Amino acid sequence: MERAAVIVAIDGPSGTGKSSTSKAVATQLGLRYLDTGAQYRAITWWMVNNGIDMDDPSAIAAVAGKPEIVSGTDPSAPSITVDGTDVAGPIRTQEVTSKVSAVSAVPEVRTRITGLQRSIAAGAENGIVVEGRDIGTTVLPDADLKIFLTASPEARAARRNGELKGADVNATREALLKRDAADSSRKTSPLAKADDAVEVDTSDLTLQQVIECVVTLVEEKRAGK
Ligand SMILES: Nc1ncnc2c1ncn2[C@@H]1O[C@H](COP(=O)(O)OP(=O)(O)OP(=O)(O)O)[C@@H](O)[C@H]1O
Ligand SMILES: Nc1ccn([C@@H]2O[C@H](COP(=O)(O)O)[C@@H](O)[C@H]2O)c(=O)n1
Repeated sequence: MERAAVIVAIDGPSGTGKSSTSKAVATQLGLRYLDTGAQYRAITWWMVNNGIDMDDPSAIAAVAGKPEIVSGTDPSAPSITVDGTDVAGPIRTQEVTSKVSAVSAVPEVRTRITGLQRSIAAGAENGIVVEGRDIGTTVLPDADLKIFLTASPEARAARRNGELKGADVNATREALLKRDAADSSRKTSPLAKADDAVEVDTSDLTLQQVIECVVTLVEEKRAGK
């Protein structure tokens, strides 16, 4: 028997495990996967490359419709291109990370990227796991299941430092908190938990435990529990 498509929204602050969890859950359940942070990073990368003034929201808004951003949704090989260029590596630089909150706060940017996200989700025949900051509240308010991942700043900084060899854990913690504060305080669709989202504190859970928890929640939802 064919299963109905399921839409899963996973939101939360930086370093709570959204990407790792979403990819694994999508792979395990045969769903597509969309990293919406990568899309905001991609448009930021384009703005940096084209010399747009990041302190001028009207300059950002004026060119928000220009770059063509394409996201590949295979959870075992997610991809992202801008005007045909593979930017999976360049969007993870410190420069892009430090500027992405300013770009993603511009309403014209959000309208453009939200439109892309909705059309990708609508085209996912078997369903999709979409992760970001405003998926449950704004992008896909009718998602079948909404999860909001949290973790202490200390746990998140330690995890990120595991990736950034030799980085100072306090500096990493401060940078995470600064980005969360910017993302939570912007006017247009800030980082927020949807009222009907299930909150999962991952501070003391292994990644495997978080994955199992989310897979169980999806299976329960599919079984109509
Ligand atoms: N429960 C966990 N326990 C230990 N490490 C974890 C856990 N969840 C994720 N990690 C690790 O933490 C790091 C950050 O995870 P991930 O990139 O999935 O977070 P994120 O919420 O998507 O972050 P961002 O929003 O900044 O993209 C990765 O190295 C990942 O392997
Ligand atoms: N739904 C989303 C997703 C992301 N953002 C912005 O992008 C930044 C990068 O996200 P990562 O998940 O790759 O760390 C994030 O800090 C937000 O500024 C967003 O606004 N909405």
